[in-house]
Amino acid sequence: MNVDHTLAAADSWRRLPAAQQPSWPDPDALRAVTAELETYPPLVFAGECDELRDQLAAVARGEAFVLQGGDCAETFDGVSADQVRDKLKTLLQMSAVLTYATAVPVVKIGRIAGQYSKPRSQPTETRGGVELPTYRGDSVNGLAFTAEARTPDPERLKRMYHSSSATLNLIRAFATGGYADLRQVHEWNRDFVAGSPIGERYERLARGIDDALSFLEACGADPSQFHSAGIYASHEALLLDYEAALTRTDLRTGSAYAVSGHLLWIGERTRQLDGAHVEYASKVRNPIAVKLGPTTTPDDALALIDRLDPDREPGRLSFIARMGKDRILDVLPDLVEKVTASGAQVAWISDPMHGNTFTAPSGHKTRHFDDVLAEVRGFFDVHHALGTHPGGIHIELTGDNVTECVGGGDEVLVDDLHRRYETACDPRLNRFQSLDLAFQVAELVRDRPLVGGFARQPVAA
Ligand SMILES: O=C[C@H](O)[C@H](O)COP(=O)(O)O
Ligand SMILES: C=C(OP(=O)(O)O)C(=O)O
Repeated sequence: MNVDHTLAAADSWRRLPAAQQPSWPDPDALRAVTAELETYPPLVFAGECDELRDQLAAVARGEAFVLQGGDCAETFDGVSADQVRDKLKTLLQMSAVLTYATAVPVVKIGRIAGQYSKPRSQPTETRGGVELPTYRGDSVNGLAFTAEARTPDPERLKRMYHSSSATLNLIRAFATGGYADLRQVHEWNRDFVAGSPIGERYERLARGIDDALSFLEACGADPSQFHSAGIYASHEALLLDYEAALTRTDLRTGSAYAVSGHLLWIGERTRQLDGAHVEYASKVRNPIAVKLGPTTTPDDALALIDRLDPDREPGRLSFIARMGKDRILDVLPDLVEKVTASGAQVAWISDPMHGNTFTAPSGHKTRHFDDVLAEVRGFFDVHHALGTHPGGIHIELTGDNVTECVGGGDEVLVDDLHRRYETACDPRLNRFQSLDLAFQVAELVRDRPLVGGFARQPVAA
């Protein structure tokens, strides 16, 4: 089927209902901002998006694994070299462990350089009898609970662009400037294993990576091959006025691409088949992901494939399952089975964060590390039972030692939550919990080798 991927066609979403859009108080001000954004240079290039689509095609075929992670909500204040570096460091460390364990390439995708907009359950928030618009991300309004901060301001869309641009600049520099060197990354993991209360458990895996690196060097492998890393940027394509202003024609092909990020995803709250988000995503050539919550039916999934991947092009569409640890075993098997039977080759990714949130007695919104792990385990179990590929994990994380999620090897207790609860929206795994998760996923893979990976001897003692 031929989809019209021209820039003119990419505007068709405007005729449809768009969920979760801010009530901008001044439509003229919004139009002035989007007109200005239309003149800005692209943040990413179409060729890079194609490259990611090819890598995701390998995931869909069972030959690669995705690690997608980053903040729930990036903030403008969080655009600093230290914060971006520490997030990348965490992703790179997790990726080294996962590459070794899965024995397939790990496609590294940040929730980064554009993750500034949040869908919310409620349009307003009430505190002490005062009702104000809910915080919808730094791209829309401020977190402070004042009428001024909470009023949507389209000027923020320009700050979103510039913050994304500065972040991408740092990512490109860190990824290619030696910071991502595999030896270096492995040294950090060694420090983690040595300094972690449960490090012993991972000692054997770390030694295995040491041996593999020494073996490669002894064989004369070119060390420069391991000196840099490809890192892609992704975010939820929520604010369609922003996305539309950053949609451009690729001169090579004449097709429209979102140039705000390499991969865009559609959230659980905006994946309506007759809604504007699916329509917009159907018209751009970027790789697209859709979050699938516990109410998703196989018919929903098949209809999304028809809308977003009518040509059944591996790498074009990824499904990010976020069912919750109690629902994953009930809901996911039927979806995977029917999608597989349809002949579509999507990449399946597990988001074990969004279905496992609860409010602690202190009032903090949190998640338990064990619940996160339980959902990932369920995801692997389902794919193992069906002989399909568990294609990756999607994690809300930060490189800082925050106390937002409870549990983990270096246990964060409910009573610790107040110490460093810094997220602007949902709770993130801290650096330690993120690395712990990567090692635990490595152990899951040991027990359930990937279809396309090499059989490997046990990685944990
Ligand atoms: O990150 C996801 C959503 O934006 C978030 O879970 C919404 O949270 P809320 O239910 O507090 O609005
Ligand atoms: C809002 C998000 O997720 P979901 O759509 O799955 O709720 C998110 O990932 O930020």
